[in-house]
Amino acid sequence: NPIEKSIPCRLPIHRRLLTVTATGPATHVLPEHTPTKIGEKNYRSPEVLRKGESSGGRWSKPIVRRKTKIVCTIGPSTDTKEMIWKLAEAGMNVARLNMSHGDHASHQKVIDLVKEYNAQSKDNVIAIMLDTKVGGMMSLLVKSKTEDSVKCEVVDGGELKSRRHLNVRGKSATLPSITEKDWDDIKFGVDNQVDFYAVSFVKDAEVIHELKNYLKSCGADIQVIPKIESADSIPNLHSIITASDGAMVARGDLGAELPIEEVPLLQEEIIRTCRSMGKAVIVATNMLESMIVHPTPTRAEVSDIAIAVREGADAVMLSGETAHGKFPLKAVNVMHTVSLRTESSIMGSGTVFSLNQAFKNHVSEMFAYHATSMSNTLGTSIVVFTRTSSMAVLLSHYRPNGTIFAFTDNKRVQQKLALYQGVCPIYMEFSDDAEETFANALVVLKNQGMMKEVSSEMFFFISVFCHMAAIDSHISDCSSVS
Ligand SMILES: Nc1ncnc2c1ncn2[C@@H]1O[C@H](COP(=O)(O)OP(=O)(O)OP(=O)(O)O)[C@@H](O)[C@H]1O
Ligand SMILES: CC(=O)C(=O)O
Repeated sequence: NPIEKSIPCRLPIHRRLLTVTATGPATHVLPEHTPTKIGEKNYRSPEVLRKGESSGGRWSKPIVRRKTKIVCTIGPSTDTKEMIWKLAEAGMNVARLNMSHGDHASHQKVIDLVKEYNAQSKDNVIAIMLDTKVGGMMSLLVKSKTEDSVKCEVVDGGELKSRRHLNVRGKSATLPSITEKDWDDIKFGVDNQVDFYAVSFVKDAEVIHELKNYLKSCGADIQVIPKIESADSIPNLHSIITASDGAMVARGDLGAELPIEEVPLLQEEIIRTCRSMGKAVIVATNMLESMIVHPTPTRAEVSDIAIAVREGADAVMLSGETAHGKFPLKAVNVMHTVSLRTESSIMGSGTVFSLNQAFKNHVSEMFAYHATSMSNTLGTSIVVFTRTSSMAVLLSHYRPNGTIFAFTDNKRVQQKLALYQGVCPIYMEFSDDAEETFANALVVLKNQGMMKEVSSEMFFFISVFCHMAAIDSHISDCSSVS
């Protein structure tokens, strides 16, 4: 990206990407007496877990932040200022707008509220995801057919609303991936500078290229996340994910198009594929379905979240639970605590996850790999300075044990990073003087309670601050060339 410029470098080489001892809550903790809506009693989000010193951790006694991010679908239960604020404080990282419901005016209101929240929040940011989607869930058995109609018997009934689509088991729905209505919604997303598109019924990489070309032609910086939900997408998984910025395991439609027993296996495969390619991956649908009407989850739902976290998803998603459920805040709270607890059981090993050729730029890979390895050994967090997000994303995919504090001078980058596992994105103006930028970052970490104290002993300047910014740009250059 020619606009990128590196931060002038006045720091010695060993002092530029650093790890710090982190403290503070993983997400924002609800105030004790938050008034409630729709049947929810007052409650507090739990304190984050305290973790003991890690193996080599004479440097730290970190309080662990939740790494797995939470996507919340916004609907009638949550589309007010009060609820957006509370969701954000309870742990929502990404607000999802399902374009098959509501209209542009109602989605505009939510977008404006999220932006208002972001503008006033000092230490939290919510990304916006726009989902181009049509949906429904009943089973019908075809009894007879004519040229233009079929007679069906209802096997599993339900409420059939208008504008529902049809899945034929074993076959992909013959819907175009991007419909006329979707183009309308996509333009709406461009106008509103949303962060992510979740694209429904992607069958091959062609549609991703089409959308990316369109976004490029409008100069829009929006990441494209295909929803893997159609039978036809499975043979093309690799090329679809290669062309995209990530993927969503859209288990609702996936389980309608393919035998339901395939869903967990596909979930594992999609997560593995995304992770090996350094792309974001979201696990979606039915995660806390019973909490649409009940205040507590089933044990199976808790296990489902734990499995997604263990498999290494960047994010887990709530749909009806937050869109039209009775207990949206409790659902977020359950996701938060289950993720946090599960993460605490898988952290601690010094082993660094390895990317398979995901990034061809070996120098950046090595920085990220070794920064991760060192921070794991020392039990510290990592601070990275990024203008494009790429180095923070790369670090995220190595899954360091500590938090990745990603400082950026670009609000869009900050919002985008909200989706990535383990990344705590922080907006800060960068000074021309790297030393000053560096010092300012430490002040921010300290003032926001993310770091206990600043002492030279507690810091490990593992890698290269200014070079990170330069490499960051270099990766963007490379990817736009390739
Ligand atoms: N913006 C909205 N306005 C009104 N209702 C909404 C909105 N968003 C979601 N809902 C309600 O919440 C439910 C769950 O949301 P979700 O996003 O999972 O949609 P869905 O239609 O059930 O499934 P799919 O994800 O397959 O589109 C919807 O069926 C709808 O009843
Ligand atoms: C999320 C979604 O669209 C699905 O699970 O089908």
